[in-house]
Amino acid sequence: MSKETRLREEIVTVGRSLHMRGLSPGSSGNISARLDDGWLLTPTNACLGELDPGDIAKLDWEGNHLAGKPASKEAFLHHAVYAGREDSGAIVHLHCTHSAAVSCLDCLDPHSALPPLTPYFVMRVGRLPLVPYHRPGDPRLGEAISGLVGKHSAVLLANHGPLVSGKTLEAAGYAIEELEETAKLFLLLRQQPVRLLDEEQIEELRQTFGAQW
Ligand SMILES: O=C(CO)COP(=O)(O)O
Ligand SMILES: [Zn+2]
Repeated sequence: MSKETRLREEIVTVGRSLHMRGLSPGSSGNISARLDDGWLLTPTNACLGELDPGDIAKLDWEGNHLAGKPASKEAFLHHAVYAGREDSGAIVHLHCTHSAAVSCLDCLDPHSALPPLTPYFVMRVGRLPLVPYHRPGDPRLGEAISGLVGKHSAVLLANHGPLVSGKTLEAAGYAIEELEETAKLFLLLRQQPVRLLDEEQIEELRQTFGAQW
């Protein structure tokens, strides 16, 4: 099986799994994966739970559409991440409830929207910058994140949702789920005094797991 065929099927499988578990409501969210001769991106206005492998758009690095249905309106956003992170093999963007809720809060640190609550958040997601609000599909969103993606594998789009890259689609999927769970914990704990991981504990995660914090 070719790499492209395998990745088309993997995007369908991951999309269905995310949708079935309530992480991609309606036709929100999009998934992409890097190929040797371009990249794959889910079609615009598609439900991630009902993708067809042959419908997934194939694009080149100049933005030309090579195959499949018309690509997601967030193509430039995914493109900015691939351009800024050579090691990224796949990207997942969702409107998952708790992360989207956090993205609407007025009190966030724009350099670190969620605190270091758990080791897996620090290891899989790392420090999470908040990207100022732009409407979905606004090309300025690509410009807004291009300065961040070199240092961060995940960003939170204000009043919108998270965008996470990984070396593989599996890694990007695990990371965005970890982010969503951390957002849920953050909201659950908002009225409680919280003990965060301290600098020594974070340093141990850097040394042991290469955590980007
Ligand atoms: O999440 C989305 C917009 O931010 C969905 O848009 P698309 O349907 O064009 O992928
Ligand atoms: Zn979106």
